[in-house]
Amino acid sequence: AEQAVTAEQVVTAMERAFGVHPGERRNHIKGTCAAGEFVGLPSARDYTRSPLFSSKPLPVVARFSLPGGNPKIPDTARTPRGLALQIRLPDGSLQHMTMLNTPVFGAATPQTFLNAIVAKQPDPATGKPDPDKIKRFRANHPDSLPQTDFLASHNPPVSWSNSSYFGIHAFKFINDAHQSTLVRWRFVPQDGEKRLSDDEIDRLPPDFLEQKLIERVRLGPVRWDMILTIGQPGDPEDNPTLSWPEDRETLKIGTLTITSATPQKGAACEKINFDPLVMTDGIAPANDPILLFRSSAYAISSGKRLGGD
Ligand code: HEM
Repeated sequence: AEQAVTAEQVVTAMERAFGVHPGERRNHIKGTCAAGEFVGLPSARDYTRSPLFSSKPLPVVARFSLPGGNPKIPDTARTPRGLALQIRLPDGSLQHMTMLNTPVFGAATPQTFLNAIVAKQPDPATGKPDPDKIKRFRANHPDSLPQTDFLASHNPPVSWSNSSYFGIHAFKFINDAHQSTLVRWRFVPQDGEKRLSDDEIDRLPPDFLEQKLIERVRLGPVRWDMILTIGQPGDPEDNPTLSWPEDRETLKIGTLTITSATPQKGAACEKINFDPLVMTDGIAPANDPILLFRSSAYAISSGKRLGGD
């Protein structure tokens, strides 16, 4: 029988694939810090008793990021984009939301995630990933295909402010009456969704996202609507590679406002471990092996980098 994959193994595979950059994240190494506030709406209260949804502005530390352990990954890369939020409640408790700009993830199990890192690792002979290895990986891991298909048909965003970000996993919202509802959430940009053209992907410089966000916040606050999707009995809760049917009820339950942005070095987001299992009362993880696995991998990566490794 196959041994269960450990978080240690996955972080080690990332270090082998990308090298070690002391003090830096093993994944999502390239990023930009930002700050602002979150206002949660009482419309969420039918589903959750979380103190997030009080209509009161709550301070947010955010980090926009590109995946992988290469600090020089170009901003045009045909990969997902990340947004991590740390929202602080008046009593000091925290809510994390650590999201991607794809509605689904590329692995239903830690084994697929590990095999993807190994398959996409640059070949020492050519400096590029081996297309045959990637082909074999895809054939052996059909759970990787929904995200691959999404990325093939959706170019990366023109800016951090022109992208949606998805919580991807199913979560449980628990209300005052102790009723539990399966939900998913996403943040939809009030600036509108805008993607790079193929031509822009070919000719833009490797670094433009950070500067563009700094310039955008100088013009005024950047906002996203937090949209909740209500699951129905039978909707998958244990598989972040699967979408739910399009006709599920949705409602707006909050607004994220970003008012400042800075390079990550020395800024507030740099040292945070955006562990996705940090959540307020009234929000709980569903039975998703990827979500549960993430917490231990983030602990290893952040433990190393905060210790100077
Ligand atoms: C098996 C699955 C996954 C593993 C092993 C994994 C691993 C990691 C690791 C090690 C980090 C760096 C942590 C740190 O040093 O602070 C990271 C960062 C990140 N991951 Fe994941 N991840 C997984 C799945 C996901 C999923 C499903 C999402 C989105 C729903 C996601 C979004 C992010 C984002 C946005 C960051 C950057 C956080 C920041 O700005 O600090 N990851 N991941």
